[in-house]
Amino acid sequence: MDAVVKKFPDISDERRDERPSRAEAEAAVETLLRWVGEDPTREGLRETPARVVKAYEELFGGYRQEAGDVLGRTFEEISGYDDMVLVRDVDFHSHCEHHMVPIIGKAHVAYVPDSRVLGLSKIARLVDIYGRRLQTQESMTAQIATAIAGMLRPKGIAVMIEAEHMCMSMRGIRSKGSLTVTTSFQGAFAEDAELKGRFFSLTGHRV
Ligand SMILES: Nc1nc2c(ncn2[C@@H]2O[C@H](COP(=O)(O)OP(=O)(O)OP(=O)(O)O)[C@@H](O)[C@H]2O)c(=O)[nH]1
Ligand SMILES: [Zn+2]
Repeated sequence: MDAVVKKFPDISDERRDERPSRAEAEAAVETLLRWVGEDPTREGLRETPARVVKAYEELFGGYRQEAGDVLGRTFEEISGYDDMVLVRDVDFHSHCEHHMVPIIGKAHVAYVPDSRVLGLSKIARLVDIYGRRLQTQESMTAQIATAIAGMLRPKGIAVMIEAEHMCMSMRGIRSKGSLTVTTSFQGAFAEDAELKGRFFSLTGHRV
């Protein structure tokens, strides 16, 4: 597998060949500026297409990373610890795939180790990778759970995302402040109601 293929794991070969140039991306931003009624030649906007493309590189940088890039190392020395490991309140920003408008929220990620654990920061890195792609909240929740399952084979995984979708607050229904909650429970968390209940209470929710 060559380096380019690895950097864009979710894009088919055909689509990757069609990836537009930076100049084409900047021209597309200029078109949008004209479409909203702006004059892209005025001083304040002259550099905007280049800035937007640069910002998109950062905001959508998750397409150039894979879960394996960050979850690579696991640790086995846990002195027999066998309860849940929970990293909660991981702030993230993403963009909805329907409107390309921000999703802002928190992820709570827990697992019960079998023999190995992850470095704690790697969970936040995983949330960041999937956040920096176009998403639905459901897909992002499932992708985090699947990546941890594949890397760690733990006894159980719980992922909860609570997020505000700006496409619901800034436009459309304009329902400001509503939170969408999605969950994925696997293994011990799906089978053991007491464990699931502790996940809810540790993340500040009533069962
Ligand atoms: N299930 C799901 N829906 C989402 C997510 N993000 C945005 N949406 C919804 O995607 C839907 C797209 O609906 P459409 O009717 O095709 O688009 P629209 O006319 O812009 O819809 P409105 O937002 O109702 O104005 C909307 O109901 C959004 O609220 C998400 O992460 N998951
Ligand atoms: Zn949307």
